[in-house]
Amino acid sequence: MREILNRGLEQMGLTAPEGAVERLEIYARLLVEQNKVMNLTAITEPEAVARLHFLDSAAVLGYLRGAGHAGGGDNTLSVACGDSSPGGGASLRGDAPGLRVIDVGTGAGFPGLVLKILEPSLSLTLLDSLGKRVKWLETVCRELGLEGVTCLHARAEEQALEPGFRDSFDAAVSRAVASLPLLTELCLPYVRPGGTFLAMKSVESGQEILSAQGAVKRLGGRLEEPVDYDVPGAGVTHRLVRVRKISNTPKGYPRKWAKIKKEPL
Ligand SMILES: C[S@@+](CC[C@H](N)C(=O)[O-])C[C@H]1O[C@@H](n2cnc3c(N)ncnc32)[C@H](O)[C@@H]1O
Repeated sequence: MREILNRGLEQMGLTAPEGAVERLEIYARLLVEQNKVMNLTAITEPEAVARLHFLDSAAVLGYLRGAGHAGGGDNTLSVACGDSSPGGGASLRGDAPGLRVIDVGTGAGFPGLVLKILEPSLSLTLLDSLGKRVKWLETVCRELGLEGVTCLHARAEEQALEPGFRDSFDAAVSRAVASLPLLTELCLPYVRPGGTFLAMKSVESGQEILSAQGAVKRLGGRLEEPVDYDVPGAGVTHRLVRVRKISNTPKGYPRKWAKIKKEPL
């Protein structure tokens, strides 16, 4: 696994901080062990975990950069790190206060926990509606000695109504939770104006992206050019849908889950 991760991260232009690859190995062991008693993942073979969970999640890292603090200047990650390409061989920004990121419907911690391991400066919230998964994530964070992670048992559409969560995060990320129109209503309300919502999707998401245009606009966002990326060694290409938050999400959103599902924006 170590070799696959080191080579894969290098191919993606990412540099893992000291101890990160070892932490990912421990995370993989805990995942496979716990999966025997709790449904966490269908992917358990070590090489597949390394590629389809860890490297796939890592692909998001380079695109968090554009989510730097509002106000620009010295605090803006995109300025600090130079170009807007993924990876770039640098950590986000060694000496800056971390970006505040929420992973909505994190499940067993993807992509959020991988991002935190690779970029320890992040201030991360892992949110999921399934309590026992959240409890397990707390154990994993403890075992990995990670600081600055909040594991939150909540429904995304309810938690986003809370002060301190609404229009507050530099970035919201999510993988495999809902179709994009619905997912936009679950995630975009968390993001502050100037921040970004990154949805991990398949390359067959063209129609889904078109269908989400109304939701993006209504909730205060603007679609940016999606990015397709290869997952090293997996023979698959995935897509990162990027939404920039332009203005605060209007009152009344997100709606209740039944309404979101019945009447997508
Ligand atoms: C298929 S899993 C994906 C987990 C992880 N993101 C991944 O890619 O492996 C979907 C997760 O989203 C959570 N979820 C679904 N709807 C949610 C909601 N409204 N609020 C919070 N979590 C939700 C589920 O409990 C589940 O853990």
